[in-house]
Amino acid sequence: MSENGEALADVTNKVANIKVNEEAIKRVREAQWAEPQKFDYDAYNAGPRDAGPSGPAAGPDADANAPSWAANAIRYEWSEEYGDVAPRHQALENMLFHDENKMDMGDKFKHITEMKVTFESETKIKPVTRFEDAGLHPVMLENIKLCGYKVPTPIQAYVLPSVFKDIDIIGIAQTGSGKTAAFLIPTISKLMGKAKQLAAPRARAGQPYSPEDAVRAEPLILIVVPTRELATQIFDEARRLCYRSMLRPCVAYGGGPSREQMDELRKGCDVLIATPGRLMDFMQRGHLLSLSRVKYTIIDEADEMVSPDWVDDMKQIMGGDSNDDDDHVYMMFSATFPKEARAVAKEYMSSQHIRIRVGRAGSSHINVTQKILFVDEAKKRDCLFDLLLSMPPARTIVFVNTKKGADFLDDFLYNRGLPSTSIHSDRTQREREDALRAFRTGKAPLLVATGVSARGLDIKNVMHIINYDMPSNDHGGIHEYVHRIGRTARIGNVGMATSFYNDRNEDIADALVKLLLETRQEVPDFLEGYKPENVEDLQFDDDTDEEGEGEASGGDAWGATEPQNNGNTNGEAASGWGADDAAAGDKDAWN
Ligand SMILES: Nc1ncnc2c1ncn2[C@@H]1O[C@H](COP(=O)(O)OP(=O)(O)OP(=O)(O)O)[C@@H](O)[C@H]1O
Repeated sequence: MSENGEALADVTNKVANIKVNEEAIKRVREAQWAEPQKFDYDAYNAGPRDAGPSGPAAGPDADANAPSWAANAIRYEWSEEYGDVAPRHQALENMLFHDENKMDMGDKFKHITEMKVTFESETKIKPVTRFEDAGLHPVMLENIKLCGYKVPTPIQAYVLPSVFKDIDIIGIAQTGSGKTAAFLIPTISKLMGKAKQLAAPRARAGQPYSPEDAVRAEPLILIVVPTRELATQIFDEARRLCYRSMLRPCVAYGGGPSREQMDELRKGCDVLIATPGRLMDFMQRGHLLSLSRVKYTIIDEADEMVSPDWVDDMKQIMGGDSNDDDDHVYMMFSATFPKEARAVAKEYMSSQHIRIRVGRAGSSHINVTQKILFVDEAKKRDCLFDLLLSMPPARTIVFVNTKKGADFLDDFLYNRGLPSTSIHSDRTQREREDALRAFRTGKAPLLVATGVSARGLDIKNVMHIINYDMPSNDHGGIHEYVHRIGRTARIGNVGMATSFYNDRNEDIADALVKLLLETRQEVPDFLEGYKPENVEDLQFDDDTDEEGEGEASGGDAWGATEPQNNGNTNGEAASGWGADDAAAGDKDAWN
């Protein structure tokens, strides 16, 4: 590579036109970063997968075993010949559960379990401290074991029993605290025993599929998320949790070819994970998809989904239904839920809905060490390079605010010999899926990303998040910051977030300083002036349930009832989520 610097520059996306820097490359090799892999966008987009759906992935991480598109990934296919207990499938089990890139619970898991939980409901709910006590289907219990989940996280402890009450739920818990499994485990488990009665008939289930067998997709569970990557990630978790059941998960998202996603739907679909655009498109084709059987509609990243950007889509997806009918349960989840978003969310939920909050809505996790550096705009590039070389190579996401900025920075890092790749919404879906796969497998351990990747992504061993550009208040502000840094330190692991700050970022300074104080992080000198006078009495926009003017004050502004506060205050020993009669000894399981 170093013999021919210009040739190397040719295989990048050519936006930056940055010359290869031999001196920098030498430093990078000395710092033991892996070699970058060539990424020829033109050849890549005409890769072997054009041969058809079964062609292998192209690109730097070409892997003959990878599915051509995430939507085609193999899943358990139930057969009519199976009795009540479907057999295991060892090869599939290895693929689903023994993936070396699957996240493991970290040493600091107990920090997750120590969070204060606020639970508000008219119905009394006893949180579960063990999956075994949650009334789950035996196959689901086995799947949970295969996933390696030993004890429920706080959000799971409350959502599991709540789902069994068939009441709408709003669940708020920090990034990386297991919200996905919190809604998938109980809904799938509940339907496992009833799938035969409830699911749409399927032609010749378990036999090789032929077009004459096509059925209309009539899912029982619908999960709506804002980004394609999140949709495919939740689909992967659904493939694990539906293992050995009749329930067949499918995913529908923009960018990937519709035909292949439609073919999967035609084989039968009981759990559908979708992004709004593709979902609306499929909903309009009545012969392809009907939502008439849906029992659970789940909106993930709900504060984003109820934002004005999605209002029309959401109205159609939620059917304008105020959910008076007991049969259909709505749930919304997020790590952040600003007041305005909660007011909109409430309109979609029944007035009795359950509200579960783990910690403060919109807070970040103390497992992330946050550092803020003052860096002039013009010096950011070099500062980033020095920062990357100042510590051992580690899987890192660098967030920028624009697509052009992402292309530019990716070129810059690549031409300095760093193994980078990038992702943003102007990339083809093929590029997006393969960039993420390259990052996930460690072949390109540096990912430059725009906000499209801020939410939900769950990737093992992401040790460092760098906010090269701070999110401005016009683009999500402090909430986006929280989601971005939440790509590290997930499920009890630790991680680091470094943010470049300068005078252009003053709009976020107030909220940033409060967050740093709340999470016991160092406030740098240049932000001292933003410290509130009374640090003990920090007030956040979204840590109260008061909805403002016109609401009864002093009560529970979400609904009409007194909140049941089952909270464990941060730092106190976990005591079965505050339930008086929690089984003795369970708290050991948390630590
Ligand atoms: N009970 C559990 N024990 C151990 N690991 C778990 C448990 N529940 C979930 N996980 C794992 O924790 C990781 C984070 O979960 P998940 O992606 O659902 O987080 P999240 O709360 O939705 O985060 P975000 O707000 O960023 O979307 C996943 O890898 C998941 O497999």
